[in-house]
Amino acid sequence: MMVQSETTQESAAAVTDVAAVKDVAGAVSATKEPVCEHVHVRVPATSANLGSGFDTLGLGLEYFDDLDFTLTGADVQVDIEGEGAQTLPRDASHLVVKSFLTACERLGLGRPGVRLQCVNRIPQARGMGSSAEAIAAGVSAAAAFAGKRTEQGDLDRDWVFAVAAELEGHPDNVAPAVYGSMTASWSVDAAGFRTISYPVAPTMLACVFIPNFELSTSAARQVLPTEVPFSDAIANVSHVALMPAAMAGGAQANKLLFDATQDALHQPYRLTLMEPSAALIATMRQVGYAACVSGAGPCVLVLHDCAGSSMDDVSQAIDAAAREHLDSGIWRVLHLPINTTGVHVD
Ligand SMILES: Nc1ncnc2c1ncn2[C@@H]1O[C@H](COP(=O)(O)OP(=O)(O)O)[C@@H](O)[C@H]1O
Ligand SMILES: N[C@@H](CCOP(=O)(O)O)C(=O)O
Repeated sequence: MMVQSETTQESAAAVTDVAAVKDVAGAVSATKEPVCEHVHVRVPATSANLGSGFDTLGLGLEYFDDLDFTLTGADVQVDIEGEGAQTLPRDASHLVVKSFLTACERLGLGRPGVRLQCVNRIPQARGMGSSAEAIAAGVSAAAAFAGKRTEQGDLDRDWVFAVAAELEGHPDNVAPAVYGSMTASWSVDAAGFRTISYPVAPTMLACVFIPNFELSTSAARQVLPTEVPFSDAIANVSHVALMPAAMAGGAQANKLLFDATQDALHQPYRLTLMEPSAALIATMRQVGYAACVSGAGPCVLVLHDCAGSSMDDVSQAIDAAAREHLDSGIWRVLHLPINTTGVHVD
């Protein structure tokens, strides 16, 4: 286990740098030349909370958006294929572009013209971390253009995490999008977020059930209470403490996953907004599967350690348990291994 980020000092210093390069008209001038003209970014989908780890735990999934950034010298141009092609804006209000330009300013690259080509696979407003993915993509691309690398020559993930988590506002999806694996994120004070990675058994399977309706994260946060019963807080602390052992695999893994995915802090309030998700979770838990809301919902996540069986056989068994829900036409399901590498830039 390794604490991966306490990068808030640098991010605060970078904000000051941006102020220093603003000219009298308010435009941001470049103080640095990009080190290349084209960057390709691949970012994983993520599932946050994992039941009891509200606003804390996140998991990288082997399911990706691909984005190509080309510096043009002109303004902003956006091409979109796949998810959001009919709905997302094509200008600087596009979340990837907005995050990219903010990060460019902080890195002294000014406000470059860019052509962005997106192949979007991650469903949006469903609880698979699409907004964190979009922000992580923009910030990672800016870091690559600025040559912001570690001493070993890798993408400076700690910087990307600090800026992307600040822009997103909560770190639990951003951390696995940037680092992969299962992450636990927290903030010590108002200065920023930190995160830590836990090992995940290679036999771990994440089944994500995706409904045909959306729920924005902000709408799902509005129904949360401002206070919770002390007993609910204790229940979550004891359940979330099991998660690292559960995700590491072993003879007890599936039993532990079942208890670790039990939540009292957010799901009971949110499930009123997503009745098909509540019904699916109840069905799966009745037969012993570790089912919970993925992120803020409405996707449902089922975690299972497949040690001793094949992932295909377990996937079929999980689909069979959910058959009545799948036959309703509301759901489709992805059977995904865990992503352990996070964002990739080339
Ligand atoms: N790939 C993307 N490109 C641009 N904007 C995106 C992308 N993915 C998500 N967004 C923006 O984020 C919103 C969804 O964010 P949110 O409600 O947090 O859902 P999610 O659970 O998918 O993260 C979308 O409606 C869109 O405005
Ligand atoms: N902790 C957040 C996670 C939101 O994840 P998303 O994938 O739905 O954006 C929350 O539960 O609000």
